[in-house]
Amino acid sequence: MRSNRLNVQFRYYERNFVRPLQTSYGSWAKREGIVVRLRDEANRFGWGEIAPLPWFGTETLEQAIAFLRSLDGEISPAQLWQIPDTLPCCQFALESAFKSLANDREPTPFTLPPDRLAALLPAGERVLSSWQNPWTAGHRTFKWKIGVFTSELEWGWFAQLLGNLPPEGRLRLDANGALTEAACRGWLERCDGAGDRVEFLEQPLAQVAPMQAIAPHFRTPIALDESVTQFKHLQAAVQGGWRGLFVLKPSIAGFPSRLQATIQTRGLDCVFSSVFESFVGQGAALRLAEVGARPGGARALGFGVGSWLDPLPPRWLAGLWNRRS
Ligand SMILES: O=C(O)CCC(=O)c1ccccc1C(=O)O
Ligand SMILES: [Mg+2]
Repeated sequence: MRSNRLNVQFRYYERNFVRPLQTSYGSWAKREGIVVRLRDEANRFGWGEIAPLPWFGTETLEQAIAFLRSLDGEISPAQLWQIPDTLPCCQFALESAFKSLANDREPTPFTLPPDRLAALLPAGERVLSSWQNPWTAGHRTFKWKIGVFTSELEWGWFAQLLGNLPPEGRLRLDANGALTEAACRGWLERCDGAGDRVEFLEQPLAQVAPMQAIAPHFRTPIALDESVTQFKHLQAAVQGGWRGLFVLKPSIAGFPSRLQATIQTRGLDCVFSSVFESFVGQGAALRLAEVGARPGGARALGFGVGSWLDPLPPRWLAGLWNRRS
């Protein structure tokens, strides 16, 4: 190996959803991703994960694989920092792997205390019978996908849900950009009417400008998600004076160091969130959440998605390396 070069290996994986995730984009049945392993000249290893979300504007799995193949088994640190913004998941995976060389320890599965995690609930009426198990497990923040059925139907279920959920339970509503402006106002009126039970309404509309116009008229904050997935869009929203929340999904947000710098210099009010990555990517995402947490109380983490995917077998990571790919 030439000086300062890192050996790069990668493995494809796939994982089925226990039940497909329904959002306003449609139905999602299988998470596919890639685990990357770097080895430096001191024979230390570092791991990272590429978990693309092309419908959020990231590279596709195929584009990530094409990039990794183009490296031909080696990358230098200088080359790593030159990964283009069109490959945000590759930026995230390779910087995480590079930083984790210092630990030289294979990532292992971990669990977080339920009271720190927002539990993801299914869309539609099923929400009414789906919050009880996570509640019993200790979750107090719940995220419900809306904009999947008509507003009238969803408003009915929302009222029932508020009636059933004990008062300490708080809700996040995620429309994935699917609402009309009228429906967005309708939701915000109902959220405001629910006192402090709705933490925020997430990405109700596709565009930032109308959300920015509507937000000041309501007490319930709006959180941007799709609108700030790409780093340049996050910068644009911050510079445009967005005063609400930011849902950040580190796995698809590019270089973690760059994201961290923006969070800290701008003092952003962030909610860190999953893209159904494995514990490899999740560990790196949570390291960012730790340093990105604002003094005086971080919001619940949007990583309460564990029960949505088939469990990983024991020694899953080692097993990936035992097979050829
Ligand atoms: O943010 C969370 O709490 C759970 C994660 C989540 O909802 C999500 C997961 C994958 C892709 C998109 C989204 C989303 O927030 O829209
Ligand atoms: Mg969202």
